[in-house]
Amino acid sequence: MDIQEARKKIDTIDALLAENYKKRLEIVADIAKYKDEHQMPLIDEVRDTDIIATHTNDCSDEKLRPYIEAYMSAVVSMSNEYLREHMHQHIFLIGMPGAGKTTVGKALSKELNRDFYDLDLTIQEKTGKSIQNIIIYDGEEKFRQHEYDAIRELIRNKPSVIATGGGTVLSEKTVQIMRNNGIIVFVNRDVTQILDDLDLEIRPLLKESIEYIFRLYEERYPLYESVSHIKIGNESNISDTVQAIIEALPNTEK
Ligand SMILES: Nc1ncnc2c1ncn2[C@@H]1O[C@H](COP(=O)(O)OP(=O)(O)O)[C@@H](O)[C@H]1O
Ligand SMILES: O=C(O)C1=C[C@@H](OP(=O)(O)O)[C@@H](O)[C@H](O)C1
Ligand SMILES: [Mg+2]
Repeated sequence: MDIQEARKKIDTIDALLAENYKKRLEIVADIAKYKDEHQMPLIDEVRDTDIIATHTNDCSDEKLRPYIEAYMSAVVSMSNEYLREHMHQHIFLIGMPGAGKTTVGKALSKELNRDFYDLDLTIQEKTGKSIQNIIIYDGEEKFRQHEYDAIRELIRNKPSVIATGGGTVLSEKTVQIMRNNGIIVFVNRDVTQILDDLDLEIRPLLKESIEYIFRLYEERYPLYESVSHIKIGNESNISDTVQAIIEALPNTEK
């Protein structure tokens, strides 16, 4: 085999791959616009799975099939990142109880001229029960299901700002639906600052002890970090935090 010849062939193929991928991304940007206009979800998992499976199954060489599958998965996943940057999508705020999700979310929605929804309030209005009572009498699992159901309904609205509850990300399917329909912003605030500002009486999960909130922070921090697209510190005033989020958002009405 002549290595120079082989490399020339590889270069020609790579040029075609790059050229075609560029074309693919240009179409993705058009799709982003269409999906925005028609309020369609950011990611369609069924379609993605189908694209990957079609090309994997088309490969007649069994040994190469896993490589085709991995290659197509990477193409789809990178294209979805590009799609995310081109769409105006829902903004989900996550983070510890008391981190400022509701307060920051309200201010952010005003700044972006969007509707604002607080997940806890939405659930209270829908069920006619307080969050405290749902957790105490129906159990946390039921409450997590309420969170999932409420998000499924809220995402049908035009792109909004949604402040979730501190534990919303504990449910994998809820994380998935948020990631498929928007951008997740982790609002991070120091526990000592949280404790300074919080009325513990109205936060059922925090009432037990101060140590509990520190433990909760340790436990949940890695989860907040791993599921979010953007992490913002809410350490000074609310308007600085709002500006920091707007700066960090891709393709927003900056
Ligand atoms: N940057 C900030 N500066 C001062 N107070 C803040 C700040 N962020 C949040 N707070 C206060 O902390 C408390 C908890 O905020 P909240 O928005 O209800 O948190 P969450 O919705 O994350 O539980 C509120 O009293 C709020 O006014
Ligand atoms: O951390 C949690 O598991 C919870 C946080 C609360 O929301 P905030 O984060 O707005 O306090 C509320 O959803 C419920 O009490 C459960
Ligand atoms: Mg809140």
